[in-house]
Amino acid sequence: MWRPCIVRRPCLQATSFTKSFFRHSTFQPFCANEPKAPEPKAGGFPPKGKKPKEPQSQSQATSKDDIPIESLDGYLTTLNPILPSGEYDARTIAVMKSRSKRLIEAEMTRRYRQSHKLQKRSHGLTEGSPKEVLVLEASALLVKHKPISVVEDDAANVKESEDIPEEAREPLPDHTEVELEVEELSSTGDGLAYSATHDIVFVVPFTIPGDRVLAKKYPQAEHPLFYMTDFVKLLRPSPQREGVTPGCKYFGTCSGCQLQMLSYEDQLKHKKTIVEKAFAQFSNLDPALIPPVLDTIGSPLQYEYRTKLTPHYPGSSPNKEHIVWGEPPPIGFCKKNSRAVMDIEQCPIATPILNQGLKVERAKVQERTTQRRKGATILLRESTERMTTASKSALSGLTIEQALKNGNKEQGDSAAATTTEADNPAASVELAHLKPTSTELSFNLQGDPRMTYTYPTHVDIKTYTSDNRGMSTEYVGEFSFRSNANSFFQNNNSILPKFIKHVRDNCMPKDMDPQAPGRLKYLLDAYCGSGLFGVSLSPLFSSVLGIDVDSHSIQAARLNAQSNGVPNAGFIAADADQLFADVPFPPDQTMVVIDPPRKGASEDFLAQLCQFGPRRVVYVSCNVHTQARDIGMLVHGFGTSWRYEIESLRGFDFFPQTGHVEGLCFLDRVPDVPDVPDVPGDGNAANPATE
Ligand SMILES: C[S@@+](CC[C@H](N)C(=O)[O-])C[C@H]1O[C@@H](n2cnc3c(N)ncnc32)[C@H](O)[C@@H]1O
Repeated sequence: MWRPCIVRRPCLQATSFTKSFFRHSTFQPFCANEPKAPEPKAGGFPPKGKKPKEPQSQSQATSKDDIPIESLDGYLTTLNPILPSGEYDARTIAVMKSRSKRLIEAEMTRRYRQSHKLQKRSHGLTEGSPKEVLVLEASALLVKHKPISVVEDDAANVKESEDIPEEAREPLPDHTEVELEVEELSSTGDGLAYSATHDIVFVVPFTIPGDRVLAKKYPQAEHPLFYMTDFVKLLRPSPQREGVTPGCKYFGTCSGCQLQMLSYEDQLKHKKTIVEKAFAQFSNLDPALIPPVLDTIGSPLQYEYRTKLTPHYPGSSPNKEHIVWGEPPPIGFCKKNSRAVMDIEQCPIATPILNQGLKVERAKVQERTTQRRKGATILLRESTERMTTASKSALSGLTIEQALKNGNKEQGDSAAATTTEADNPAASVELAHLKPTSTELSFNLQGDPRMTYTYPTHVDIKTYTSDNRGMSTEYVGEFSFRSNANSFFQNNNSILPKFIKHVRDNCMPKDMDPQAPGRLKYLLDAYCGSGLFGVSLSPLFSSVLGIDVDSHSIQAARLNAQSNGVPNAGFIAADADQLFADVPFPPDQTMVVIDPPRKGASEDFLAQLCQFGPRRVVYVSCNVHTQARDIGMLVHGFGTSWRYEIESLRGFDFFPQTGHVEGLCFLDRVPDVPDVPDVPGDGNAANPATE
């Protein structure tokens, strides 16, 4: 039985340091969806830097959160993280962890480093950047065409290619136009063409294999393996373009999308190769340890799917290129290969309400043209209010507008024929994918747009917010999620029900009876954001503990657990590196979901994970290159107790028309015994534990 060591330690002395930290910082370590958590006001959470309330004196304290720092020691010893059922209570664990001396000190260190712009040591790991990807893929193409293809491994290939003496090649002057035959589509979404004349690879945006194109060398620091280019003209289209019309008039100039010239089926195939190449090149694993990558699962919506847009406009400095003083600025996205902003009136991958919002926000900026000095980014985030019909008969005789009016919660009309989705969590997972029977655009008196989508069983009202501190709501299956408009939430709502269902259906190890007493009971949700995984997977687990460094997201996660009726989920605002310390969940019964930002997880986090040894790991990532790097480390292990085997690997297309793909990988724990071969491996040195 686990004994909570933080309780017994003479810890958390209320030094003047910790007292002052709590009083003067926005750090919100206190946890769990405790009943008292207040619903944020319309304006959202308090702005960063705003001083939190002074702690109350002990006599005034009314809940766990109000316990003054001076009496935490005593308070912690009163907590019991074990429920009467014998299972662990994540909310109490979250309170205890949040108040542990270790976590508070770690958070103070993190903030110190952040304020002094100190980065954690990178350990020389790959960052999975587009440049690194291009180096590997360009060198593979060079190797295909050059005698050095006899060299034995990719790493050596890169080295050898980089060693080509500069004099061996006449540098091509910038802006020179060249005719090229595109051979490969890189994982960055750019075409790659090898030129024997120049003995180098050209990276040509907006092209695919089979295209013959005219491209212009882009000015850049000389690179030994490739030249970046601007696309000039299609001289002969690839057969793959046949029957495909790009959905956006800006495609070919805007930097946002790369693949609109490909059929959707071809986009999905290409994304499968991105995952394959990422694991082949970035995982440092013997190919025998990487299972065949499964087919990419597509997005129900291939346009009009993005629920967040961040167009920007430049400042009005008279010297700025493309800017005429006093004229409305271009508002949109950067041109490919350029920092110049191009004016974009409509973005076809964004949802219709965001495009309506774009019109409104553009007009606002244009009105202020003469006062404009600085450039800025505009936030556009969709928000949905869902009304479900309590029953068809209850609706009879009412128009949808009347039903909606009746169902308006703000008016507190309890005789409503409709209710919000939060009142009716059993609503169908597939609701969101039914086709609306009608769609209506309307505007309020201030000119703010709203779109009403009527379905047979419910009505979705979509609005947008451009307020960084505003809140937005999204529905994913039977759950609703509120989050700060500027905090992270997945951008493609149309694929989320399918994605979450897939994760849910594959959570349990294949050989495990989901009803057996030793089944997985506990979920650790690392990089949990506003609780997407923690909340929507909670029906499968007895207890869920989430961690995220963004305290606004954690506050939202607690409220989301509460509003979705999830009683046993606790959330901690801290660096993910603090997740495993003092967690009492039995590793044999624990699953960890990892969903880090593009840069991936820290090596420290991964080492701790292997030390802790949860039975199963699900790794989700929007950067399959850092995902491959991290999973490579989990498979190799850290020489501690456990390492991992990849059970399955595939992409989900969260980002249609672009070169990005979301990677999803399930891993199972195996004992860590030495001898997992590094690349290059002899293929025979498989780990005995896996046989
Ligand atoms: C890709 S998002 C995933 C969020 C969530 N799982 C979801 O799907 O909505 C990555 C999250 O990692 C958080 N994050 C970034 N660095 C972190 C760190 N060092 N420790 C903990 N969380 C971190 C961000 O705040 C963000 O919410």
